[in-house]
Amino acid sequence: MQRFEPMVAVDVETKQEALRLFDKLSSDTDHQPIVKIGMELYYAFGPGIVREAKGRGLTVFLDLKLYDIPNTVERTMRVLGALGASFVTTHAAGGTEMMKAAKRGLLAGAAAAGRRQPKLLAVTKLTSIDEQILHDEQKVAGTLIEAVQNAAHLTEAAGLDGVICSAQEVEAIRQVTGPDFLCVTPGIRLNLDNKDDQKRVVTPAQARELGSNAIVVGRPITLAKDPMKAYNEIRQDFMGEQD
Ligand SMILES: O=C(O)c1cc(=O)[nH]c(=O)n1[C@@H]1O[C@H](COP(=O)(O)O)[C@@H](O)[C@H]1O
Repeated sequence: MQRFEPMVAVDVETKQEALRLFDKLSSDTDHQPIVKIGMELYYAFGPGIVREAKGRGLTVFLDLKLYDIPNTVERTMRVLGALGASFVTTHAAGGTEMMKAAKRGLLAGAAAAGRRQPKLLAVTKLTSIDEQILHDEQKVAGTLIEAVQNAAHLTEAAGLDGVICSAQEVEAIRQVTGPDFLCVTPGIRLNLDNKDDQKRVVTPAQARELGSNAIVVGRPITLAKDPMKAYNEIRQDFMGEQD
């Protein structure tokens, strides 16, 4: 099974903070750290922030979670495909037609810019959602696991590379998807008592045991007194015997 380096969600306010983290992570020359650039950084600093990360040799996960009508998503993905990110996101809730359009746009944009084909991942159910929200607010009848499983099945059928889910659902997803389908899992905490706004959380070691291909970790690293120490501890816990 393919296991990626931990994906560090660089959810910070200033460019200076982002660049400081990029510098620290890119100093780890033994591994290939992955930085996740999300809406906060991208909306503030635009494509230049992707170039800053790539210029330091970092692998970029561009997490903008596109969710709109197929035509809009396809055209926007074409723009994003040119940026050279290795992973890009959309929402499975947009439906298979939208996901197929997303993939078409992304691959066309990457090809036109002479970039390698990025992997496209779809969010199943945000890890800040639990069964109560699913039933009481979203009026979804089945279990959360069933909703995530269905989203993963549709994502694979649309030709995407994988999903974003909680590691808690990976085993169920593996029952309905092929062996190469990726499960990328945020909601990671070393201390499960400190969930912040997350609902479905596991430790890095649990994510490994449950079969995650990659973990996404933000605040446990960005808010740590020593972010590199936290990164290395989480990395060791997730990569386990692979190191
Ligand atoms: O797409 C994502 O990366 C994502 C999906 C999801 O369901 N839950 C989720 O937390 N994320 C992202 O993962 C990161 C988690 O951050 P922390 O909770 O600080 O570790 C954030 O950047 C979220 O945007």
